[in-house]
Amino acid sequence: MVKPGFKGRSSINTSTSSSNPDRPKQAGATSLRDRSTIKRLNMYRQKQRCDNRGKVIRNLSFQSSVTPGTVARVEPNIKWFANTRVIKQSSLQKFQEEMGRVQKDPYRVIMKRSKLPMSLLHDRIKAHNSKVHILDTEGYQTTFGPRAQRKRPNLLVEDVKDLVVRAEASVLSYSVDKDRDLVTEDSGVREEVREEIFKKGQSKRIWGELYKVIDSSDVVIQVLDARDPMGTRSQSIETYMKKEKPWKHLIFVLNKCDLIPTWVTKRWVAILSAINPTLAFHASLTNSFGKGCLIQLLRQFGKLHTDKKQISVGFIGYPNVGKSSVINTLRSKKVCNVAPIAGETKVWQYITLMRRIFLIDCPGVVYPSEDSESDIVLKGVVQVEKIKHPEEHIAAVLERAKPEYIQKTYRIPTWTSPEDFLEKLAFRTGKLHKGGEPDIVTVSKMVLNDWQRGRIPFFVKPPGPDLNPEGKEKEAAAPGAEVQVQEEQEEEQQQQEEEEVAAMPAEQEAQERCKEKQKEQVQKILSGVRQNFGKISVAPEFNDEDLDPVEMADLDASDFFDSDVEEEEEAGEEKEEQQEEQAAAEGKAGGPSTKAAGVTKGPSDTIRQLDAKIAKYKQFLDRAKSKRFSAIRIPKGLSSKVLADDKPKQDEKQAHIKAVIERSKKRRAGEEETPAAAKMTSKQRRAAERASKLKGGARYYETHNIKNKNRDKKMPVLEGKKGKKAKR
Ligand SMILES: Nc1nc2c(ncn2[C@@H]2O[C@H](COP(=O)(O)OP(=O)(O)OP(=O)(O)O)[C@@H](O)[C@H]2O)c(=O)[nH]1
Repeated sequence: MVKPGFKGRSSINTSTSSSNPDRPKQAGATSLRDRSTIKRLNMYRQKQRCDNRGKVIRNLSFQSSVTPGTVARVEPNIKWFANTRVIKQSSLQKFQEEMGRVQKDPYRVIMKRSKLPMSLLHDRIKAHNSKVHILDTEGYQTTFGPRAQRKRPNLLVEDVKDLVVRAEASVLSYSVDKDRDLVTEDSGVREEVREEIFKKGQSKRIWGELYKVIDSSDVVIQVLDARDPMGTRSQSIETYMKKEKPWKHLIFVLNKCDLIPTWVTKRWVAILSAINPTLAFHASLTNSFGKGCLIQLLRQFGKLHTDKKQISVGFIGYPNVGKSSVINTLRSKKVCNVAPIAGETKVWQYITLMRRIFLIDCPGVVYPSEDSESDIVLKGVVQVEKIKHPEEHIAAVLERAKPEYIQKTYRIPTWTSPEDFLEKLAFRTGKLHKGGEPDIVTVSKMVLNDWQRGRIPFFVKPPGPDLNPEGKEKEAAAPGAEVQVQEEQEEEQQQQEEEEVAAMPAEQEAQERCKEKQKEQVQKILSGVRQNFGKISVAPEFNDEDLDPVEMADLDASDFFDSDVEEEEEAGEEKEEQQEEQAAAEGKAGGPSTKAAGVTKGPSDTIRQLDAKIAKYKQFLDRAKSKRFSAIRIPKGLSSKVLADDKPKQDEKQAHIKAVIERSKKRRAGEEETPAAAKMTSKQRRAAERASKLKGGARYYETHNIKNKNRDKKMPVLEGKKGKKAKR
């Protein structure tokens, strides 16, 4: 019930505020805000109300009240098609009928055909079985005659006979394994789906990054792992670059050379150089190899591109091969993140090497191959921590690494199976579960980590001189015949090239010539780059068999001592080291000429001995350098040599120190007073000084001010110092 006397709430706001649409109009006021303006202004002014957690507690007016995540539909509106004409079905029909009539009438012509929506007249969908009346529209000559313009289907065969021959040939070459459409009976056994981690480095994103890097680089460096260069090489990318980007230079960098014997490095470099320019490299901030050569090469490539302000050098390759480490080595500081786990580099990264050379780091890419899961793990593509069953890959490790290296690394003399090996290793290292059970998983991870970090000596043997890189044997032929065949082939090739050049139009010919010129320039650059493989400090201790290139008859011992290229950064100290090494080699060989001695005394012996020695000395010196020993303890054998070498230097130093001391004594003696002055008392000396100064005019402060006492005292010292400086 409404109370008597209640008149109800008035809906009219009586306020005179300008935001009140119902305010009373004042006399003479013409341009007052109307209701809609006030509404709009109020809308601008409003603020969203949130609680202290940021949750909206009061929506704004006009704000959607639908909870976030709800799929909302926008109502379709004919206005969306505002710039197109929409006509009704009946109007369309009428248009079609009328236009059809006009078209058929020979006395009438349709104007502005291109502006009319003619498709509206012909869009009737024809039935599939309707006959094609080719001859109704086209003449016989243009349809089937010799001048036929009709497109013919491309048939691979000319007649039925040909078809039969082809069918028989394809039956003979049929392989069940390659038949993807073969329907087989379901035996209930299926291959397990590969875990996601084994697909690392194959994602679309990573491939996108790779193509970005290739596109933005003038020089592409494919970094290979020296332990397995062919396993970490991508021929598909090489062919892509050759076909699609022939103007870009592709170089191989054989990284981690410190993990393999020097002769293996040399052989791989020789093999790969036949395909693309190849450099051996050891990425390290303190003890690198190949840095000078690579920088020199890049500089010269930079000079080739004089038309550009700068060149970009992209580093591509398998994960964990050391792309980022190579960049860090070139920059001599940590500019890229490096980790012993694959996939550390996530996106491409630009680094300035020098004013004109930029480097681009690329994430590791895994190329399509038929590698097994163990292959993938052992190539370092997968992070060991993420492998569910690491023990499954230990058999592959034991298969690949030589037993003696495993024995040496883990101090386990024998084992009967991978499981036995893991158990023994767990007991030896104390990796046990609560009840004393061996912790196989932890031990397996340890072994895999050691493998990935190169702690177990291993390398893929390079093919011998009679094998090509793919491992196929060359056909046996008499050496003379081989040379002849080669000459004939060269002649043929030359002839072919000449013929091709003759057939080419002038513009193309010029392009070809330009290409050839560039090729020659690159060859010239490369011919100037030679590496001194003897300087690689090989870390693992290989056995005699691996250090000895028995089957490598083509290996020339002299190559180990070539030092045509000066490694820029390593110039000073390393030059001396090199001289020492050479001197040692000479001493060993017992002759003045290293090359001659190496060859006469059996190159393999000399190389092996030198390799071992160089590695040992370098390791020792590196360790000393990195630990910053104040005093280096030198082994007995080395001490006499080092001291003997250092003696002249030390003598020189001592002589220099003596000379300095004597000089300073003399100077002091000169500064000392003359014998007459020495006899004077200090008072007399001061008076004499004052008198000498007064000659240049009297200075009040020098004679009267008490402070001058000190000044006078200091003066001779200062003068002495000035005198010293002047003398210098
Ligand atoms: N012994 C040795 N180890 C190297 C060398 N170069 C790189 N490494 C090591 O190899 C591991 C991988 O190096 P990274 O530079 O991160 O390799 P990456 O190719 O950039 O790897 P992603 O980021 O996965 O593409 C690191 O532990 C490096 O210390 C080398 O020349 N010798």
